[in-house]
Amino acid sequence: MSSPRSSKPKIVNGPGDYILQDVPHLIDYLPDLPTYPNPLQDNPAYSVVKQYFVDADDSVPEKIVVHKDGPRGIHFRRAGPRQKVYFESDEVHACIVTCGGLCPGLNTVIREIVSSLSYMYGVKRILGIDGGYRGFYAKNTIPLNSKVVNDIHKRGGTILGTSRGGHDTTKIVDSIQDRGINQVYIIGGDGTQRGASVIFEEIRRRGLKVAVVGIPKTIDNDIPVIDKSFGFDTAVEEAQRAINAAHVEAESNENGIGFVKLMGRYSGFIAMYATLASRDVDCCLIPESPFYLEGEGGLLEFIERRLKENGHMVIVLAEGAGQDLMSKSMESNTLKDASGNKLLKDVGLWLSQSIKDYFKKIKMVMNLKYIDPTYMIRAVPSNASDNVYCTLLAQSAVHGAMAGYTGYTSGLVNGRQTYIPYYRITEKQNNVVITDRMWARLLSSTNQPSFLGPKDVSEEKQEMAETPHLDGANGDGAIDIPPVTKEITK
Ligand SMILES: Nc1ncnc2c1ncn2[C@@H]1O[C@H](COP(=O)(O)OP(=O)(O)OP(=O)(O)O)[C@@H](O)[C@H]1O
Ligand SMILES: O=P(O)(O)OC[C@H]1O[C@](O)(CO)[C@@H](O)[C@@H]1O
Ligand SMILES: [Mg+2]
Repeated sequence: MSSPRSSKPKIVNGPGDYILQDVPHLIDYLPDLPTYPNPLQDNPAYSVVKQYFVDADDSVPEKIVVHKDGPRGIHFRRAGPRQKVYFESDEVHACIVTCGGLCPGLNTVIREIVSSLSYMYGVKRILGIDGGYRGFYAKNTIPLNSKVVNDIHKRGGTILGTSRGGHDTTKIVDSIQDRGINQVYIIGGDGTQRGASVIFEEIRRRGLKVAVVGIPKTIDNDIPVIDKSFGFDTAVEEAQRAINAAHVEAESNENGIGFVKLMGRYSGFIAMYATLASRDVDCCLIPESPFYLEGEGGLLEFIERRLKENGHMVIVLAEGAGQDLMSKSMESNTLKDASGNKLLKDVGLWLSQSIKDYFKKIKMVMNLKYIDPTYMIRAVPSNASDNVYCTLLAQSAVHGAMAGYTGYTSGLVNGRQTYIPYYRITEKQNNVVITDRMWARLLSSTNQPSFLGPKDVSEEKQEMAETPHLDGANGDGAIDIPPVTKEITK
């Protein structure tokens, strides 16, 4: 039976101001679905594990630091296997799609979804969708099994291919329906998760028994709620190689500047963590922290001072930093990629030139080496810790779909696997909060100026609270659907 309504947030309230931001379930719109015992109960690996099945009332708090008398606050449903499942193994026809930019670990997630479905739940029919969302309707599918995916985690990229743009909801859901697919695993960033949310709504509207599951992927770490995205650690590690090279070059030349540009459109997490990890960086510039070039307290004066003190320096710049400065001196850019994301101009080249011009003007010798490793840090295979992370994410995603949950993103919150409703993932972007402790730690580690006056700080605090930065085709992210609430008394 199809439901005419779009889904509303499912909120459960409990004692002590407990709030569960729950995820949808197939029985919300297909109440008569049969259940089956979880086949894991007969699996020798799991039957010995005490309390292997997750209790239906288990949840994970969003904020781990709480005040003694404060409210219990928002929680998410704990991920993991359930006693009962809503799919028989033979009935499952799953598909996996990867969308957006590359990220280390994509192949590991694909591999582990296939392995979890096959080894834990005995699923035999799994399809890869070729080349992102448009692959649902414009390309042939790729059959997947444990053999096909056996060693793909050792390779960077995605064996399924990826793309931007091409999200046609009707064609995608028609393709899912026509092929008889009933579990859809969608791996991608903020734009992809918005696309997944729309697919879920259309599937629900048509009343289909199809679980739609998102797995968050973003090298920029710009997805909110989750602790961090898979591949992020690998990218930070890979960035060290560029920073090391920049440091060697800088040290070996008279007044050497090693200048590294890293990814990060609106979120400077890679630059921030790569700087904190390296210890060789003198200045880190990110989109969230405004800076200026000329005059007292400006970047150029700081560079001159540091060179006079140390004879060399390393600068790390996130690609989205200083875009406002650059656009003042250049024609403004309105170009967008196929997904509607603004295409940025190369701030690294522009800033390098500005630094060179300044030192020419003050007649001081300086040697600047510009290193742009952008794609190199995301095209590598994931490291050991990301591989473990990808495995847990994939297993959690599969357990949730088998248990009938749908319309959720599988994610790590405070070190625990959870199911997060789409609206929380897509409502805003995760940014470095420059009024937070982590940025202060960075400033004290590099000993760079903040380039901010008290007025900028208070404006920044205000802006962080009010305006999330959003990307993508329909990125308004606002939620105006009133929540469905129910009370629990326990
Ligand atoms: N608001 C939206 N509604 C439906 N589909 C969307 C929306 N935003 C983006 N998409 C689709 O999601 C896919 C990926 O989006 P995008 O290129 O923005 O990458 P992403 O998932 O944000 O990953 P990243 O930015 O980390 O590389 C594209 O196919 C795009 O068409
Ligand atoms: O050139 P592409 O593939 O569009 O990707 C570039 C963008 O992708 C990201 O890595 C996000 O995935 C951004 O940091 C970067 O601007
Ligand atoms: Mg994105």
